[in-house]
Amino acid sequence: MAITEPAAPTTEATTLLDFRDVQLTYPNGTIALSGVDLRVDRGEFVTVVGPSGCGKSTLLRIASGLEQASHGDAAVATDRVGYVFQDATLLPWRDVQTNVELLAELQWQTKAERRAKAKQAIDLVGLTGFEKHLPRQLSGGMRMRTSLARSLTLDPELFLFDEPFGALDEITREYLNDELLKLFAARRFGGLFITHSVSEAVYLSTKVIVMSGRPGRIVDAFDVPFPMPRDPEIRYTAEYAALVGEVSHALREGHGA
Ligand SMILES: Nc1ncnc2c1ncn2[C@@H]1O[C@H](COP(=O)(O)OP(=O)(O)OP(=O)(O)O)[C@@H](O)[C@H]1O
Repeated sequence: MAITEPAAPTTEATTLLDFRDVQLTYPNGTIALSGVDLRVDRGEFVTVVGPSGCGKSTLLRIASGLEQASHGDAAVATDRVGYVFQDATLLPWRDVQTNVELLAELQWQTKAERRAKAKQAIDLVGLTGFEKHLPRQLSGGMRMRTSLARSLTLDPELFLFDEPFGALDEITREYLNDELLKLFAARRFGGLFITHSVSEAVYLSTKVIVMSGRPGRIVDAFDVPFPMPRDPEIRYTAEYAALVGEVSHALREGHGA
């Protein structure tokens, strides 16, 4: 008699990433991270801020499997991991449609399957009508949306963002922050986001983590109390400004730690 396992229930509380006492020492002896405890559940959007070189990208590299922790336990409970970098990393000779299909193609998804996924992702990021445009015909914000759409075709449960909007102007960045929050509301992935902007961190996140200078340690964590979906007007409130101030203060304190 065949025994079929019931499908694991997917609840909001599913832990997607669980780092315990993680340390990473690069082969040249640089200790990039030390004693990092970090957890991301489904439906959580966790942002990490910290001084330059404190190991933020290293955290994401471990989460995506590009690096292995030298010490501690770095558990990732899904193989559907999306990764968006600061650079959109599009192939210049491919148009929006075929750039978005690339990851699905590398996963050997059928043509019909990847077409359908790409169409849905392009629609979600608001690029319908631009499918035949080449990267050089797009603005920086549109290139980044193409990159986002490409990761969305993998249906990520855990979405890693390495300063994706750092190179964009303020208005485009704010616009894409709102687009990303819409995606988060639609897909309810677990997000781990790196940024140098404290106000972006507070606006996007359910939790903000502050890291010290190298070797990176977590020195503070702030729950963001503002409800999702987030009202863009929140940016102009005293409560928002106060939390941005608190996080900035912790960042300055941690800098010297
Ligand atoms: N492959 C590597 N070999 C040796 N050292 C490395 C390697 N990659 C990164 N480092 C060092 O590890 C430290 C952490 O790097 P990482 O890129 O994770 O920092 P970061 O916080 O993301 O920096 P930034 O904010 O400037 O992007 C830095 O001092 C960096 O020089």
